[in-house]
Amino acid sequence: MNIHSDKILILDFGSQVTQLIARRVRELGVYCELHPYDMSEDAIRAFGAKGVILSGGPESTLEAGSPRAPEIVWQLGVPVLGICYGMQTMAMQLGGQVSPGSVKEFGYAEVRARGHSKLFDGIQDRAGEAGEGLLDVWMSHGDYVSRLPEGFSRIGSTHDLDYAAMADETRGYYAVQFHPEVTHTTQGKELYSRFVHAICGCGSAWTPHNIADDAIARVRQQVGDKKVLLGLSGGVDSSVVAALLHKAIGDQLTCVFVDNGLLRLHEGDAVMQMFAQNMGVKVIRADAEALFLERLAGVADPEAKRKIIGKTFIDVFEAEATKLKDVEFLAQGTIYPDVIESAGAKTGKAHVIKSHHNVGGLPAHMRMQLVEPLRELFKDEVRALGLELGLPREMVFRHPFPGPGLGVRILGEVSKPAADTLRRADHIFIEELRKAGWYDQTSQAFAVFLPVKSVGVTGDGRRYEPVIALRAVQTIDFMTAHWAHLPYELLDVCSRRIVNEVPGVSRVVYDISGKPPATIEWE
Ligand SMILES: Nc1ncnc2c1ncn2[C@@H]1O[C@H](COP(=O)(O)OP(=O)(O)OP(=O)(O)O)[C@@H](O)[C@H]1O
Ligand SMILES: O=c1[nH]c(=O)c2[nH+]cn([C@@H]3O[C@H](COP(=O)(O)O)[C@@H](O)[C@H]3O)c2[nH]1
Ligand SMILES: NC(=O)CC[C@H](N)C(=O)O
Ligand SMILES: [Mg+2]
Repeated sequence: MNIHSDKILILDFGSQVTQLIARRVRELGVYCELHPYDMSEDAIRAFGAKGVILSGGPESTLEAGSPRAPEIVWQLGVPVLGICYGMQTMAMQLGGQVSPGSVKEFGYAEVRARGHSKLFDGIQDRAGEAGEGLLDVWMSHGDYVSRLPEGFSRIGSTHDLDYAAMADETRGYYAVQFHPEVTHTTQGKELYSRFVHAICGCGSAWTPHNIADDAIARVRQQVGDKKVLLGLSGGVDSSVVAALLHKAIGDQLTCVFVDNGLLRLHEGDAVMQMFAQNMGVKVIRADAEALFLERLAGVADPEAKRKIIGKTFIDVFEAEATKLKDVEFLAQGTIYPDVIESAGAKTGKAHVIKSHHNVGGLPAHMRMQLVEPLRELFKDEVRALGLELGLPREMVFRHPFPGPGLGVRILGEVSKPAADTLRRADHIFIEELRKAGWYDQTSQAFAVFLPVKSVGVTGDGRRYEPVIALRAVQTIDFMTAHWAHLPYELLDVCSRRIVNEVPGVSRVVYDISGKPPATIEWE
């Protein structure tokens, strides 16, 4: 089975929600890739899409020099779906007209299906007076299509908009002014299904089972009988890579787990038990606590700490790699958002808020070839693959844990006593979250060690000791986040347990900052 034979190309005009288009299409069992709208004609031809989707975007087609779909898109002979800006540029390029709206339209709208179209066939939220389909959708636009191109007819309208959707069924061109990729458009997924399955004729081969089979086959082909090294953190991505490679190449895989002294309580033992003992994976535990703490001693600046930790990871990793003979491949847990974001980062002028360390960045001078079996997958697909490969649920659905670990959760200077205190407080917080059923309702939760002392009183004695902050956030993509509205009772239990059970903590506070303006980690 070739899971890549039926695939959709998404050309990105810069909408905030373009990634969601890809997620929806993948959820329907169809492989797709996201590329910038100015992808070269040769690359578009070579891609071999069964259909093309043009995303929304922030610009106006009425501005000189605004983006257009490459002409080749209209010559491929495959269906095309335009979303918002994608609809507007489709109209412009094929001979219709776009006009500036007098008001911008954001949020809910009701679309009335007009005539019959393959796109809306069989989908509606309810029926209108004449039995026509009505759809609840989400809009976000200023411009609108004011004249249809030759060959098109209108297939949907709203109270304010004559052409909320248009189609040229003969050529297989469809377009909607609203955003079917957001969940507020309740029939959005069905609408994408109409496009990718009914109109483009794609099958549904992109499933966790087939993804696993395919990834295993590809790894075997790439690696042959050579040896592979993997940095295993116990986090979701590297754990799924470990399970996959173990299945694909068994003994040819060696993992290096670096205990940098900045891990969660019992993390090292848990990783060894899970992978080395239960699964029979070869794991080397590199005990580097002393080295990390020594290099971090006296350093308080967050960026300086991140750089030291990143560099030390590389040193430890390289030392382990040279001990193993003839390793030719280095495996990494690079996932699809990393690929998309680093492509964006190359062209963008974004500020560096913090240098996200990635042991991933290390191999340039190690002369090893990369094995990146998760490169095409979104996080939810990585998790589904992990379950498919037999990893336990609690491992697959754990909160992410940053490479620098407690190093960026102990504010200022890092020390072993601070790390020990923080580990214990963090453990209590996570344990209580799980007990209360809140772990799965938060995306990331942890404790932070604040090196400010405050006065407390216990058993009639005075305490003058550091503060622990608790942080729990809810987010989809970790780019923005809300603080979690944890129940007071839960916070109360955590606070009391931490002050009572962890020596050296005078009080506990809860972080109620969103991202932005704060970031998720404190450093
Ligand atoms: N303690 C560690 N020992 C060995 N490798 C590590 C360690 N910490 C991080 N790495 C490497 O750095 C990579 C990036 O870390 P990152 O935290 O982004 O991913 P992850 O730990 O696999 O997953 P998650 O995002 O769920 O934490 C990991 O995939 C792993 O290869
Ligand atoms: O592997 C990592 N190496 C890092 O250096 C790093 N810094 C932050 N994070 C994680 O990234 C997400 C967003 O965090 P921030 O809002 O703090 O930037 C959150 O999930 C953070 O835990 C890191 N992960
Ligand atoms: N969301 C969009 O794609 C918006 C398209 C265009 N920028 C407009 O305002 O009409
Ligand atoms: Mg991690």
